[in-house]
Amino acid sequence: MKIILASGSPRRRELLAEAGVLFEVIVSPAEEIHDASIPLSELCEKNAELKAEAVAVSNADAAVIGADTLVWIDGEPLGKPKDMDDARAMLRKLGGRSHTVCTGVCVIFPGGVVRRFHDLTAVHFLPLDEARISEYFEKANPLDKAGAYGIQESGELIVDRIEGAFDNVMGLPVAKVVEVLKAGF
Ligand SMILES: Cc1cn([C@H]2C[C@H](O)[C@@H](COP(=O)(O)OP(=O)(O)OP(=O)(O)O)O2)c(=O)[nH]c1=O
Repeated sequence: MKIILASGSPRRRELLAEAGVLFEVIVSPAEEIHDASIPLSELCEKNAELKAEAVAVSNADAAVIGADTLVWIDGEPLGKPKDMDDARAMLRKLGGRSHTVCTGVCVIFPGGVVRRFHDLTAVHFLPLDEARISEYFEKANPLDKAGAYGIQESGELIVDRIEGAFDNVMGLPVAKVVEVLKAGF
């Protein structure tokens, strides 16, 4: 079965390739929704489905994978920062506290069967002063990442501990993705 990852995220590509899956990449043109009135897990799964659908429509012979990662704090989703000021504001908000990272995944199989799921990870941040935030931004690029951080890029500067899966924070809960692909439809 042909597999397409409908994502421009280099982290997702890396995680899926490391799991031994052979796939093509087609970046999805879908627009994400960031609506705080929709429950977090529903929102992530819905965005994942929009991304997968936009690619599946012209690739009916493939299993198409879409994913969406959101950082959730104070009852609101944080997507990617608009600019460095926004990135700094996000890390000020996350510092010294805990938040939830949700990655929603949608696989659309040939024939149109849709499988959706999500995984949640609790991330506990260290207290962050302005100097620490600046130090972090020297080591990692926050602009293409939800919540303005990458746990895989010098994460030890900002993260105290996590409860749940590391790869889910990076953008793809790979074990479950592989399980769903193997089950097929
Ligand atoms: C929280 C966190 C997010 N991220 C990344 C994963 C995702 O690439 C990004 C969240 O944005 P997404 O909108 O989920 O994904 P994307 O726009 O990068 O790619 P696409 O929509 O084409 O699939 O943030 C990390 O790399 N590390 C982290 O610790």
